[in-house]
Amino acid sequence: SPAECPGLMPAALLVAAVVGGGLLLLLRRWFPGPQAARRPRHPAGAMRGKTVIVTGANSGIGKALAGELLKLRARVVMACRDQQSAEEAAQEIRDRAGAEPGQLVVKHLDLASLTSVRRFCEEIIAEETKIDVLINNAGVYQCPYTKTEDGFEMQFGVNHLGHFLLTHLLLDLLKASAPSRIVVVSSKLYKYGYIKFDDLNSEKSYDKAFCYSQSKLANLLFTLELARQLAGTGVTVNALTPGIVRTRLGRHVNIPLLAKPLFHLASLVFFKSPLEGAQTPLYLACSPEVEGVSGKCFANCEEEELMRHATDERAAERLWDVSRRMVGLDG
Ligand SMILES: NC(=O)c1ccc[n+]([C@@H]2O[C@H](COP(=O)([O-])OP(=O)(O)OC[C@H]3O[C@@H](n4cnc5c(N)ncnc54)[C@H](O)[C@@H]3O)[C@@H](O)[C@H]2O)c1
Repeated sequence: SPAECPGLMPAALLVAAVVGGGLLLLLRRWFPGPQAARRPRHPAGAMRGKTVIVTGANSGIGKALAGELLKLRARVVMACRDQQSAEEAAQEIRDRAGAEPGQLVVKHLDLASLTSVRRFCEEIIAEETKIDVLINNAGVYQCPYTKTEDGFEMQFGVNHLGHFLLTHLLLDLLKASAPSRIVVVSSKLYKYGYIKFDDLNSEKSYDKAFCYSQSKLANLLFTLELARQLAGTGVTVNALTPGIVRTRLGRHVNIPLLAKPLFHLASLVFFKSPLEGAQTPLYLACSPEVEGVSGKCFANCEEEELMRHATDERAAERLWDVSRRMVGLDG
């Protein structure tokens, strides 16, 4: 009994965890599920001579993406809020990918501050001669109610408005660098959102899940309207939904302590790895298959059909006008 042999319980738990983990990993091999995503090969050096900006590149999908772009020999600008974590991530990526000096640079960008977005863009315009690809990847998910420096609800402010201003301010350089691409990381959770035009900052009521969905729908409507405005400029813009990816994005979600190990194990089997999650944005950034394609959404490196409310041109235009006013582009 456990009383007679106190080491028995922990040992039994350890054995159960190892056996359980092994079984789950085997399951993943037999039923690859979301990991079976299409993963096109990109020729070595495919991005040589190209400059790519990735927001939120210090963790998760963005970090994996920066690593892949570096391996393809792109010059990568990691646009990150947390300078120290970004420097550490950059070192790790350089060590793995074997970067040449200056091939990977870290720049401070806090999308929750319009001042920071403006400063970042000024630096980029002053220092970079061109931008071949801008990847709007950074995001927050279901955080408690907080506001950005400029008083916007955090998820709408970071996921949509911060990237809205960023893209605007870099647009002239992107146009001058044409053919160039803008890639927008959205989420399938857009399905549960709509644009609450009468309370965009959720001051009347806050539902964190709804606000994430609203912000990811805003990413899609932004892509739609921007593609319309960019027609004929040589700059394309496409969105993507990466699927469920094992990253730190869900850190604000409360999982009961006892369920955590189980959740972690299940995530190893059923979620994509960050590298797998990075395949569609990488495809949109690099592949000749999507040359000239604009205003579309992709999942698993294939075009994805969107629900009607994400292709509503009138809503996209209205959101565009409101966003311009909110970020101070209309004076
Ligand atoms: N992980 C998933 O299952 C999943 C599913 C659908 C969509 N997405 C989207 O993928 C993108 C990347 O997320 P992830 O899963 O890699 O999560 P992550 O938390 O690892 O990465 C998010 C990144 O955004 C950065 N960020 C957050 N707030 C910022 C701010 N104010 N300024 C600058 N950077 C900021 C973080 O520092 C981090 O680097 C997000 O847009 C997310 O909405 C993820």
